Amino acid sequence: MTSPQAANGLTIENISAGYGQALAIRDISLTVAPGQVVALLGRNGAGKSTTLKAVMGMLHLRSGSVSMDGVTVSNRPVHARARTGIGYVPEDRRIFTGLTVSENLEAGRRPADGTDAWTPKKLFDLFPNLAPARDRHAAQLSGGEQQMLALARTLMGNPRMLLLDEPSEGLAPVIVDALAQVVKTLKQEGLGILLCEQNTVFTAKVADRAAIIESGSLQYEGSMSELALDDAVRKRYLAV
Ligand SMILES: Nc1ncnc2c1ncn2[C@@H]1O[C@H](COP(=O)(O)OP(=O)(O)OP(=O)(O)O)[C@@H](O)[C@H]1O
Repeated sequence: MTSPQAANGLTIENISAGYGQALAIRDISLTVAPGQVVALLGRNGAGKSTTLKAVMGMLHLRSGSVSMDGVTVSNRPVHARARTGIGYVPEDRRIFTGLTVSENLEAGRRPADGTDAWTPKKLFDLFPNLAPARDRHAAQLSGGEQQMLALARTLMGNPRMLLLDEPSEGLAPVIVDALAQVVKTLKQEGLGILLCEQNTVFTAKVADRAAIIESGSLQYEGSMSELALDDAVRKRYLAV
């Protein structure tokens, strides 16, 4: 399955990657435009996290290419991909638990290309729960606050494209709703987002398009409204 080349945003073309000798994803092609949220859906072990790691450069590509705003990044290390505007929030969040909320934000700071850079003040407006916790150690935060902090820290790098790996996992429904509001705000500000998820309620609220991966291969691509109407596809690949 191929997608048209997007001049702006993220273009993933026919990528394959894996662990040891084994391939975990094969021939994946996807595009994410600025201001668009694309949900990458699929069951446990389908290859969602592997796709994000391969895009970010944490796994070597066996074939295919990745480009951001028309610049090929597949031959660049992780930090250089971040410099092209790709931000990654891994499933395990990787916040610095021994640092305070404010220190975590500072650790994520990277200069913006334009003038509209994220600051801790702007982030505390977007994530109101983090403001009163700014001097607390990240280890003392709830799971939901830690997820918000992981996202806020990545935003301090002023990305134009976000890779989010199961951000709603393990969070209470009220926190998932708050997260959906944040994602909608980011989308309105023009960020593109590639969102790996198993939570179809959350993705239905925020995503424009859906791609479904199974056993390492893309099996479906369409708008969220098309997917909502396609009972057969949802039953077959998503068990909902
Ligand atoms: N570090 C690793 N070493 C070897 N195999 C791995 C490793 N990480 C993942 N895999 C395998 O690669 C395949 C894809 O896993 P991946 O984590 O990308 O799936 P996923 O769709 O993100 O699922 P989950 O929701 O469970 O994270 C699975 O078969 C998994 O067992």
